[in-house]
Amino acid sequence: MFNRNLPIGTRDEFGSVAQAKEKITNQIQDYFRNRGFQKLTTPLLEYKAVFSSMEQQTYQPYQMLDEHGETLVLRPDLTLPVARVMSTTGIKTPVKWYYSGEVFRVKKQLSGSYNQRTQAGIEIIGYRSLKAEWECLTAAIELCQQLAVNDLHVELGHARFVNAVLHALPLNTLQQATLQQALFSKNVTAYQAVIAPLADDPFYPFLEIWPWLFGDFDQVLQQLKLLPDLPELQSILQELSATQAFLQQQFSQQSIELDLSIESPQAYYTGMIFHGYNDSTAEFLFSGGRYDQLLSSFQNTLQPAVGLAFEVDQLAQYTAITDTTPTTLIYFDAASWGAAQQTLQAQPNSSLCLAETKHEAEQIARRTNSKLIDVTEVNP
Ligand SMILES: N[C@@H](Cc1c[nH]c[nH+]1)C(=O)O
Repeated sequence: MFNRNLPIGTRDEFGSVAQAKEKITNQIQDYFRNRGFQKLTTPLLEYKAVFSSMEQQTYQPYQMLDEHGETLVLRPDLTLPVARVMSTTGIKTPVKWYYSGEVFRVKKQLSGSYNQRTQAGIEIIGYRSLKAEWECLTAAIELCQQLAVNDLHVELGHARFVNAVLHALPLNTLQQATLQQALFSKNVTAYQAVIAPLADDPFYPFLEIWPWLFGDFDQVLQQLKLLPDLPELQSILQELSATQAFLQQQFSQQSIELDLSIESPQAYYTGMIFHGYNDSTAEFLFSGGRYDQLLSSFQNTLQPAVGLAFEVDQLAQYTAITDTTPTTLIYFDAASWGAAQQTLQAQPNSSLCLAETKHEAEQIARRTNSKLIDVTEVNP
């Protein structure tokens, strides 16, 4: 029998939700166009190989076969298709793209989140400087302000931090993996069991507090004084501190946090990572980071790149939409078409009633609680 249910994890959108999402997507895209970014559109379907640098532990892509038996996926990410575009076209860098679209991530059942989500984002390709991260963060904060997200927390992190510490410890690969797993899952018992034999290591005072190393930027930075002096760690901390100083100067009211104990949201990040959240949404409002190696996996040249994506579904919760459901219906006939058009322009929340007879129009007006204007009487 014909199945009228929606596939798991999908939904129909109409009314204020659909309007809020349209408004936000337009606002984000207008903002970036005005900042000199260029629009890029990529297809919903891609070859599966495009996404091979994404770890898919928490979700799977929707898959299908094309007519030659090649595996296609509904794109689970919008950054990797941009990398593919850069490698298959001769587009010169630096370049700044903006885009919006749907991404599809099949979540574990009962996770409560949707498998189809709308993102609007940017990719800045060809700039090595921290200024690229700063442009992303400036845009993210300014747009959240415009969208009236007033309790925004911006959290910074670094994709190389965890590995830099793990490699400095006298542990074999398996022990490193166990420690990382315990840290990311905040499994304190397992974590303490792995660090116990390291009590004499110079990293031990730091290891004791590592799982709790997140929160207010300055407080976390203070605790990082426990770290032994390693050039790789120092350069990571310098980047983060310079970014915090920049943000404080530009947005003195903005709360900035630091988290050096979380898993990178995307496996392809190689540098600073950042996201925004607030206390009332379970998911990030935006998320991004630097991914300098990604383009080299598609082509033979290394390209520095930074980007971020806004989660339009999450932001939609903040957007107040004035109801535009028509409250006035305009009844007309062939001779009064012009008058009907004029009334439509002049009356807010109005719509043409396409009923054949006046009687039918009156019935529709009653059913939809609308006022009926009859322009055949104005222009008989
Ligand atoms: N594609 C990333 C966000 C991003 C855009 N550019 C860089 N990162 C995500 O969905 O999490």
